[in-house]
Order: sequence, then structure tokens, then C-alpha cells
Amino acid sequence: MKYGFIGLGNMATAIIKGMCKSEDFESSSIHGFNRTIAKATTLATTYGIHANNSIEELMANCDVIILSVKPQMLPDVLPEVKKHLLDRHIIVSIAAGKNISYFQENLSATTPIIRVMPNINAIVGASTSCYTASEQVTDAQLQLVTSLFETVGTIIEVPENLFSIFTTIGGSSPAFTYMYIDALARAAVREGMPKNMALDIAANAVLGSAKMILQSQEHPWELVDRVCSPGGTTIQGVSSLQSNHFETTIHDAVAAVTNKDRNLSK
Ligand SMILES: NC(=O)C1=CN([C@@H]2O[C@H](COP(=O)(O)OP(=O)(O)OC[C@H]3O[C@@H](n4cnc5c(N)ncnc54)[C@H](OP(=O)(O)O)[C@@H]3O)[C@@H](O)[C@H]2O)C=CC1
Ligand SMILES: O=C(O)[C@@H]1CCC=N1
Repeated sequence: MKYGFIGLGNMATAIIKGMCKSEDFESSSIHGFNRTIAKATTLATTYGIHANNSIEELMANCDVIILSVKPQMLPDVLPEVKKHLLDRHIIVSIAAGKNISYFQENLSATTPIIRVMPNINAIVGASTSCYTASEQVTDAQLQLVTSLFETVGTIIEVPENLFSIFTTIGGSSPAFTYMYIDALARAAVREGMPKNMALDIAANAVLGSAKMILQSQEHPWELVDRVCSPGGTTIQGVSSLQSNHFETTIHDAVAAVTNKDRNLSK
């Protein structure tokens, strides 16, 4: 099997790195094409993949085609993909907002299409990804594509009607979490702690808290209560966050991202 990435930006680079580090994929089985060709040659030098000069060349070389350009670039890319589409091709899209029907309408109604939503933590092998597949996709093809994304983290199946909300809480939320960690650290800087030290502490506290939620089986508010000693320090901050609309602020951000994603499908 040969794998071809169209668009070699943040996400494709992370996935290619994961594939090349894993024992399940040979770098010689990976091809890449990018509008700015220098990115393809850099990846070829770094990881030993093949740099292709056109979509036509990449599609002639590959079986699994991973569309990793921004959603707004798809109208430029898909006509060229369609021109060179063969029966052996499997199409994988990681684009936000573009549903399977969009690819069926713009490519072919019979081509196997798998939609995947990874996240940027793929760079460190910690993406929380999901997929949904068109009915043409066989179990073997699905296994192949899920194993590809397992090289950069975990992947679960999600029905397509939940893809927009997955995109928000799985794909976009790392940005919110980075903001939260940085805000904690900056607040510590105000108290005189060096920034690097504060970032390290804040990030590790978030990592540990995530492990608690995943491993303790307890409701998050039970965990909050365990931290808040009666008459203690933490309850002061929890009350402050509540009076400053912490939860509704998050809900508004989630709604904003999800609405934008849904509108991309229209
Ligand atoms: N960033 C994230 O956290 C996540 C992104 N995604 C999705 O992944 C996709 C890629 O995002 P990301 O990697 O961040 O984006 P980037 O902007 O980093 O990468 C997109 C790449 O596509 C290339 N490109 C643009 N037009 C063409 C074209 N016509 N032919 C070939 N290559 C082209 C760009 O080339 P050039 O160098 O010339 O600009 C660029 O290298 C998006 O659809 C996004 O929705 C999904 C989950 C998370
Ligand atoms: O912001 C975006 O459009 C992409 C989708 C998920 C994360 N980043």
C-alpha cells in the first residue's frame, strides 16, 4: 500500500512523523505533494518519504490519498483529484466541516471515503482522533486507516451527526487548553514565579487532572469537592470562577466553534 498526502502543513507533517517512527509503515511507502514544493523536499530529506511534483503524480503512485489542505482549498484540489481517481483509491479527509456527501458530490459516489478528525497533539503522538466512513469502505480498508492514525494517538468511531461537536471538543479544544495553561502560568508570573517554571507546573497539573478524570471513575464535581477544604484556599478560586461565568464562557466558545464547523458543510 502507498500513502499520498496532499497538503504538507502542520497536521500532515505530524502524521507523517508518526507513521515513519512506527514499525508498521515504511517511509518509502509515503508520498507527499504540497503547493509550496520546498515543504515536500524538506520532508523527503527529514523522513525519507517521496516528494511528488503534482497531484497527478501522487495519485498515480498511491492507493490511500490523504487530503490535508484547509477546507477552503478543497475547491481547488478536488477537481484535480477527481481527474486522476482510480478504482483502487481510498480517500481520507481530515478537513474540518466537510462531510462525506461533500466528497461524494465532488469526487465520486462510489469511491471509499473516510473522514477523520485528529488534533494537533498528534505532533507528540497524543492525538484524540475520530472517524466515520462511507458505506463503500471495507473492514480491511478501515483497519488500515485507523492503524495509520494510531501512530499519532488514539482513534474512535463517531457517527457523522456528532462530527462537528467532536471537532470542537477533540480537534479545537487543545487551543483552549493551551490558553488555560498559559493563563495559569501568567498568573503565577504576577506572583513572582519564573514563566518556564510556571508553565511546567501548570501543564503537569492539567496532565494529572486529566488522568484523574480518566482513571478515577468519579464525577468531576466530586473531585472538585475533594480539593476544596472547608474554609480553605481553593473554594475561593472556584467561587470566583463561578461568579465570572467560567462554565458559560466555555459553552459559548464550544457553540461558536461548532456553528462555524456546521456552516462549512453548507
Ligand atoms: N491544525 C489543527 O489543529 C487541525 C487541523 N485539521 C485539519 O487539517 C487540515 C490541514 O490543517 P493544517 O495542517 O493545520 O493546515 P496548514 O495550513 O498547516 O497546511 C495546509 C497545507 O496545504 C497546502 N496547500 C494549500 N493549497 C494547496 C494545493 N492546492 N495543493 C497542495 N497543497 C496545498 C499548504 O501549502 P503552502 O505551504 O503553499 O501554504 C499547506 O502546507 C485542515 O483541513 C484542517 O481543518 C484537523 C484537525 C486539527
Ligand atoms: O481550526 C480549524 O479549523 C482546525 C479544525 C480543528 C482544529 N483546527
